[in-house]
Amino acid sequence: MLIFLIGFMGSGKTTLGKPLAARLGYRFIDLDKAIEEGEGSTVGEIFAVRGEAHFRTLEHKYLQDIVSHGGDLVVSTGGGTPCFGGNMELMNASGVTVYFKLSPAMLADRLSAAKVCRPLLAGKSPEELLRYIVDTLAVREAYYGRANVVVANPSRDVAKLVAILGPYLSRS
Ligand SMILES: Nc1ncnc2c1ncn2[C@@H]1O[C@H](COP(=O)(O)OP(=O)(O)OP(=O)(O)O)[C@@H](O)[C@H]1O
Ligand SMILES: O=C(O)C1=C[C@@H](O)[C@@H](O)[C@H](O)C1
Ligand SMILES: [Mg+2]
Repeated sequence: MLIFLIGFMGSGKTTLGKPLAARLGYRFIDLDKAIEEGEGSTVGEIFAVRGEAHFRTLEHKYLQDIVSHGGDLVVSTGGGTPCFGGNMELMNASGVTVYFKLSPAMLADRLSAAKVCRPLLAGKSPEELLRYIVDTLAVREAYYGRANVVVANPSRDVAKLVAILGPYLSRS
C-alpha cells in the first residue's frame, strides 16, 4: 500500500512521514530528498541552475519510479507535487492520498522560520510570504482537494494519524 502525504510547504509532510512509516512498519521516502540524492544537488540548486520546469520534470520522473516499485511505503511529497504533470491522478490511482490542511496564517508562521531552504519563498518579507501562501493555496486547493483523506492541522502525535488512516489501510 502506498500512502502519499500531500499539502503546502510547511504542512508537516516530511516531519510526520517518517514516524508514520515507522509506526505502520512501512518504508519511508521523502520525494524532495530522493531527488536531491539521485541528482546530487539540492532542490534549491536545481531551481537556480535548471529552473522550476526542469525540477517538475524530475519530480514527476522520481514519483513514477516510486509508484512502479510499489510496496508498503509512506511518501512525503513536495508541496507542489500534486499540481504538476498529472501527479495527483497518478497518486490517486496508485494509493491513498492524504492532504495535510493548514490555514495560511499557520503555514506562514512555520515557514517564516525556515524559508531560506525553499526557493519559492526565498527573500520574501512576512507580508509577501503570507500573500504568496494565500494566492498559491487558492490555486493548489483544486489539486489538494482531490485527496482521499483530508487531515486538518495534523498533530505530531502520529497515533492520531494512524487512527484516521485505519479504515483506508484495512482495504489493502
Ligand atoms: N504537527 C506539527 N506541529 C508543529 N510544527 C510542525 C508540525 N509538523 C511540522 N512542523 C514544523 O513545521 C516546519 C515544516 O515542516 P516540514 O518540513 O515537515 O513541512 P513539509 O510539508 O515537508 O514542507 P515542504 O513541502 O517544503 O517539504 C518544520 O519546522 C517542522 O518542525
Ligand atoms: O511547494 C512547492 O512548489 C515546493 C515545495 C518543496 O517541497 C520543494 O519540492 C520545492 O521547494 C517546491
Ligand atoms: Mg518536505
